[in-house]
Amino acid sequence: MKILVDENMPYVEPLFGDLGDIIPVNGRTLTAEQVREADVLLVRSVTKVNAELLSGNNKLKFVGSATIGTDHVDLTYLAERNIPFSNAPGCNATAVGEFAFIAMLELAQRFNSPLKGKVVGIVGAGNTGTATAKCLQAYGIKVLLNDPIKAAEGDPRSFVSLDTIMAQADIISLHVPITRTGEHKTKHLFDEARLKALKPNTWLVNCCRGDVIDNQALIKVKQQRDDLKLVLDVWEGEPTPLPELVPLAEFATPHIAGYSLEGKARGTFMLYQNLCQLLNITADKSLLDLLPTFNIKAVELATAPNEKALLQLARFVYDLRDDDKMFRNTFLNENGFDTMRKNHQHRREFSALALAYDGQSEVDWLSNLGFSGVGQ
Ligand SMILES: NC(=O)C1=CN([C@@H]2O[C@H](COP(=O)(O)OP(=O)(O)OC[C@H]3O[C@@H](n4cnc5c(N)ncnc54)[C@H](O)[C@@H]3O)[C@@H](O)[C@H]2O)C=CC1
Ligand SMILES: O=C(O)C(=O)[C@H](O)COP(=O)(O)O
Repeated sequence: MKILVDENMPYVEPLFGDLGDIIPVNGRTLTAEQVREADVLLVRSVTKVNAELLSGNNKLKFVGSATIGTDHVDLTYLAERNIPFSNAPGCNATAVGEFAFIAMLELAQRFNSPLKGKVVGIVGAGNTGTATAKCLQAYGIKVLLNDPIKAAEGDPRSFVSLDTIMAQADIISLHVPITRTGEHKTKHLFDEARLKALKPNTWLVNCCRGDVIDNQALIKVKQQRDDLKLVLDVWEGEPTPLPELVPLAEFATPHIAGYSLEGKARGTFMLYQNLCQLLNITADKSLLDLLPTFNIKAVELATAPNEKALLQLARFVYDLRDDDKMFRNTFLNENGFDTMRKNHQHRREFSALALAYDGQSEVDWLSNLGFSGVGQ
């Protein structure tokens, strides 16, 4: 069996090695010719999976995408050809939630304006929005959720309108899929008018898809409004963001909000489980065996951490400043955006770090945030 795999998908060899010949490919430049003889195709978000790519292949048994988003896949075409497909819903939701939370802590430190006491509006209350809310609520932050689709479906949480978020939130974090049609379309949901209407000193975080914000309009508005602070992980026109926009963001990264080792491993593992099910074989590998041990065994806390100390703890697992600096220095290089993504391997989730502390009840919120071993 020929298994064609995006070369940026980790843990493929230990999971799929027994199932066939693994052929790594560049997902961004993958051609129909390369795919012609594949039995299984495993992609990430940079590969457009459509008739143009697949029409020359008549033996494909499975297409998997180790991602949450499916906007790069023509699902209708796959269904018409009866090619089984699965993505990996929720695989990197914790990574995105922690990324957004850490970015907010970093902004708070940089501008000497504590996160504690602020109100955060989450637009899109699915897996990644909920993971972000979970971190914020563990830390005692008031969260407003906007998701008209979930609200209409009867989700029991409280929802507010986007206008309420615009009026009340100090920070807005975006967690919607990109959709281009329909009542709730998200393309340019934040257009020039909405960007201009952001209340003074708003922090805007985008780690869903670049074109949820009109990037040209964002440049225009930001150039006139120094009070707005931006965290941008995703960009219109990836892998070539508008060069004028990058310096306007406080934190800028190349679509790596979901790139914890745990999140990436989960993505590959979910595809492994799905393929095993399809082939009717037992999935006998374990996700835990894939992850390396974390290089810090445990951190002993003398007292419950204040916000500054919490940021220090967060930086042990992920120092966003490093990625921001590297991105600014390299994004204009040839393939700079993709090279940084390809080599990104260092990030862990809060759960990788064990905390030791005597009086457990005072720091329950740290275990709610996701850290391990609190009070042990
Ligand atoms: N930067 C990164 O590395 C990553 C980016 N993503 C992006 O984030 C998106 C969201 O991921 P999940 O939360 O896992 O998806 P999800 O499908 O679990 O949740 C998305 C939510 O957005 C809601 N929604 C749709 N249109 C809306 C609108 N107009 N206003 C408010 N809410 C709306 C939906 O009802 C749904 O509850 C993905 O589709 C993907 O594009 C996901 C993972 C990593
Ligand atoms: O899961 C998604 O959706 C994402 O946006 C991915 O985290 C993006 O990573 P790649 O699939 O492009 O490596």
